[in-house]
Amino acid sequence: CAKKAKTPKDSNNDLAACRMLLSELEAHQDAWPFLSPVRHKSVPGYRKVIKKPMDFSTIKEKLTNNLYLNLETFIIDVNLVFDNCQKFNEDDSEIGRAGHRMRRFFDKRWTELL
Ligand SMILES: Cc1ncccc1N[C@@H](C)c1ccc2c(c1)OCCO2
Repeated sequence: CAKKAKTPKDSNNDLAACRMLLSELEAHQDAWPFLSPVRHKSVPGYRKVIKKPMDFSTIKEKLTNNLYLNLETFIIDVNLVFDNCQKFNEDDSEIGRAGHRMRRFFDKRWTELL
């Protein structure tokens, strides 16, 4: 089917949706490992293993500086948070479990927007 033209209104709607989704992620009780950048000095090996670190505060900064083209590019960064978490943390660990719960929550919320 023909691609829907992106009007300024569409972009503003995407921006509002990103802001809403991010605030829900930040308010989630399992968000604690993801709220700010992982300090590689307190997490040995993190900088070597995780090539593209990402966290909710960095996403908020990028959103504020208008660095996301649309909802898709925003979702890519949110998924990067969860993919990094799965790569570095055992599934059966506090942080690993929090990551799975947050990913499930996020997938449910953004698909409800479609
Ligand atoms: C998402 C993630 N993946 C792997 C490692 C850490 C983290 N999160 C940091 C904030 C973090 C979460 C929990 C911590 C910690 C740092 O430093 C030591 C005490 O417990």
